[in-house]
Amino acid sequence: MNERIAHALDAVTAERATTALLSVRDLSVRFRLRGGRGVAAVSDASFDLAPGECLALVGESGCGKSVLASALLGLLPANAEARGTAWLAASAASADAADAGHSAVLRAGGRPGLDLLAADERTLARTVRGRLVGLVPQSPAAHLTPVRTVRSQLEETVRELTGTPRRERRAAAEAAAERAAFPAGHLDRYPHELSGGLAQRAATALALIGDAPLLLADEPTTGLDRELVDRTADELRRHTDTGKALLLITHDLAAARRVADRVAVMYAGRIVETAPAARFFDGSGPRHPYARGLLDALPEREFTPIPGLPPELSNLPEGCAFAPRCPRATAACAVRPDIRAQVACHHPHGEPGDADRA
Ligand SMILES: Nc1ncnc2c1ncn2[C@@H]1O[C@H](COP(=O)(O)OP(=O)(O)OP(=O)(O)O)[C@@H](O)[C@H]1O
Repeated sequence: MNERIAHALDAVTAERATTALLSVRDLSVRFRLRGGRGVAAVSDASFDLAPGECLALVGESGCGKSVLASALLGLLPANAEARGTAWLAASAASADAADAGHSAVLRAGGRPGLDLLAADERTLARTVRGRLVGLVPQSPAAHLTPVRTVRSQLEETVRELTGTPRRERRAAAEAAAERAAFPAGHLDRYPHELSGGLAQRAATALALIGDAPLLLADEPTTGLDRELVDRTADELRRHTDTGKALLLITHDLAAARRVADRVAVMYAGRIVETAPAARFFDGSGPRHPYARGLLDALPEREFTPIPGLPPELSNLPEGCAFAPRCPRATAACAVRPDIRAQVACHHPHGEPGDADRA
């Protein structure tokens, strides 16, 4: 890629940051383990998310996707340390939060909002979770209250987040269930009476109630058959079409293709490429060799798995973490590549003269 194109892409990134609802910069999460060891679950992740936009965060199991989402909601366990900033813009940060004078509500260069990583627990619990940031959790069974029916949990959430009067709550809860394709006939069941797919849909219904400007959906299609995957994906897309932002964390590249405007690919705790979904899935394709490998591994494509395994996050190499599995690796890859023009690779696809350019 020539310098002019690289600069133009960097300018697009800067422009995106000024209009973003969420701007994450250099987010890193380390877990402290016994014996002084550590796990670098997320390293220097940066991305922006605009109102009405869906960013799909994809990557193999264990690469740090859920930890990143937990960091944004202040839900990390006690042995975690998070660094960086995650700025939620004022259009999302409600006037209530600002009026309450919470310590986390700041102004940066005249832009009101709050840094989710610096927010105190009170702000997160009262202002952020459910209201400003909705979460479709990865483990819905653990998220649902075991001793209450789905209906009762939906009605309670409707009351708490929307202030709907008592007589209208039943209808509002049923409408929420319908939006997430949760069957009305199962509303009076307890969580342990639900299949994994139904629990997933109940959790999605709960997450949509607050109509939060930002939704984090962590594997929202796990356990669903293809038809329901498509239905859930379409509901999430409708959510963004009303101006909401969606961070979709998924293994399911078909669901990502259906919903996402942009794709961020994570490998060993780092975002290694961010690309428009149209180019990533249907155009010239990803530029990072790992991202190419993910697509080539799909049964409907080449069905060729990426050889080898990801590195241990407790023992990351100095250089490019993908190099040991990469067909393009050279001696240069002993030095970790910076993100440049939205890809962190010394030998990305699509360079001038690249024989593999699609
Ligand atoms: N409390 C913890 N203590 C130590 N390590 C942890 C802890 N929680 C998560 N990790 C580690 O952080 C890494 C990233 O986990 P994460 O759940 O974010 O992966 P993921 O990409 O979401 O994968 P999956 O889709 O399988 O959940 C993993 O190596 C995991 O073992």
